[in-house]
Amino acid sequence: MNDQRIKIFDTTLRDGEQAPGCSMTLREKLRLSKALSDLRVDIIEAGFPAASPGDFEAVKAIADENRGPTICGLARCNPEDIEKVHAAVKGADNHRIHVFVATSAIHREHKLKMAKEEIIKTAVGAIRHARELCDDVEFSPEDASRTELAYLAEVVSAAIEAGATTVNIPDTVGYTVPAEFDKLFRYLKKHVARIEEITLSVHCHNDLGMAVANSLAAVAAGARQVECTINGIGERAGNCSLEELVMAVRTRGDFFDLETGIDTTRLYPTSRMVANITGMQIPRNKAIVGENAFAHEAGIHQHGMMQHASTYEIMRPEDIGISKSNLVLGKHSGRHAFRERVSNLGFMLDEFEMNRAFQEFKKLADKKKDMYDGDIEAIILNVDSASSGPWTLKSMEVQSGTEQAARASVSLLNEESAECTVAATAEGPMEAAFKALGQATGIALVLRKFELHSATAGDDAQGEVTVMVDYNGKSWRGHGTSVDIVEAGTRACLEVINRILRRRERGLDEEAANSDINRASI
Ligand SMILES: CC(=O)SCCNC(=O)CCNC(=O)[C@H](O)C(C)(C)COP(=O)(O)OP(=O)(O)OC[C@H]1O[C@@H](n2cnc3c(N)ncnc32)[C@H](O)[C@@H]1OP(=O)(O)O
Ligand SMILES: CC(C)C(=O)C(=O)O
Repeated sequence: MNDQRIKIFDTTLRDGEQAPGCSMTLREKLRLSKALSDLRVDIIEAGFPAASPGDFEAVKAIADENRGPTICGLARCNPEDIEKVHAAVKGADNHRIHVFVATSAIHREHKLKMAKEEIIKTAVGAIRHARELCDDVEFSPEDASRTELAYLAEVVSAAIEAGATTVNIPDTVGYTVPAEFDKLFRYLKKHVARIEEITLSVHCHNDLGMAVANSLAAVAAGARQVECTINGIGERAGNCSLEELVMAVRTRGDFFDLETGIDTTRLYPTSRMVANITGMQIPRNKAIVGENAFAHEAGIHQHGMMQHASTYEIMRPEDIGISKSNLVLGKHSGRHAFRERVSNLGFMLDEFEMNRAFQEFKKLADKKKDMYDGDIEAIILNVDSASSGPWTLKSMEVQSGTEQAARASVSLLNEESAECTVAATAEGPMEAAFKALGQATGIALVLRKFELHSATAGDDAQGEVTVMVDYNGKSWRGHGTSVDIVEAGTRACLEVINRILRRRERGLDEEAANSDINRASI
């Protein structure tokens, strides 16, 4: 491997899983290990086999099934842990035993109650034992960044002498800062004999929000393996985020002059998979994979983006596996983006109409956090999307209970004020109301998603329902508000039905309206 190549050691399945709430089942770990292979990480730390029979089985299953990256397991410096790792990982074509022991004064005195010499003896014994079982052995002096430098160099020298092939320097509690970590790595490179014969690695935690910055400092100072996790999950504030580290090295190739073997187009799907499996949601503003990472609402930015994406984006979304940038229309948007959206929705407005629509849009955007294409369409059609249209809900009645099918009766008024009442039954009240709407209007929507938010507080809180529905193979989104959630859902569906019928009246194709769900995409 050339000296410009950084190995990516993914520990989502070990350190990531150690985060409270992130435990994964065997099946989930296997699924994720396949995604990590597709991402082309170099090493997968699959778990801590001594932790539980389940973790042993998971590491073993990953090792037995995976034929790509090196599969690694973590062990304390004792024969039982080391032998368990070996038994679990040996089925993989390439496997590694990772042993660790803490070296800082705090850990020596308060946790392990061991003297400096005893720690070195323990580490050397464990590395030798692991080397008898496996050619690829990694050693980590836990809490290295809070360890006395001269002693750390002594430990690392002893580890190399004992046969470690990778020495990893952890900032276990996220305490270091980039300039200090740079010095630490340069010190080790200068004072440890034969250090150039092993792979020098870094493992950072994010307690002060510097895990990626500290890892990059280590890389610039000579580390050639980075330990990281997808979405930065891990103990406490997490680990160095894989996607951030990889994209920093790639985007700032001019500075680092280094490369990884990662297929960056797999970053976004893998990130989504980890969020889905662990339930740890990705913050909207998270670098690289957050919902806002390639979204722009401010008019000046949108105008720049429309001329050339490089004005406000330093990476291409497709390089991360995100289909395209998102120009989100909101109260900060300007005329350029609004005009483009109007035209994408299939409308041709003259200058006067455009100005009027833009003013209406700004007024509505002041009141509404999320502006959907349906809102813009409603402005242009001069329609109050919440209440008017060919059909208006006059009244509705719902009966439901645990022992009987639900029944909904819906009374609608058309534009001539003629009334149409239809009743339907179904398993649940919402479904019954949708059925009745379909029969009354001739538009049978298929419900895909039903989201309920409380719009106000108190006993009489208004429920705001957003529905995602399919009609004729297209997806639509509608909103409705009421103190009664079934009524709010019915209003949300009726809003969509009215929009479909309005478009039909105007001879507009239903294709264009489909962009409704791709909120503000260009
Ligand atoms: C910084 C890191 O991420 S380190 C890795 C953290 N990961 C884990 O802890 C994995 C999950 N852990 C577990 O399931 C359990 O802690 C086990 C199975 C590993 C051990 O469980 P137990 O035997 O019940 O011990 P417990 O966790 O209570 O205490 C840790 C013991 O390991 C010892 N120990 C800690 N680190 C090491 C080490 N690197 N080498 C040898 N012994 C160690 C401690 O001194 C303590 O020993 P003692 O039982 O003789 O007092
Ligand atoms: C075991 C080591 C690598 C670790 O997880 C840490 O120190 O944070």
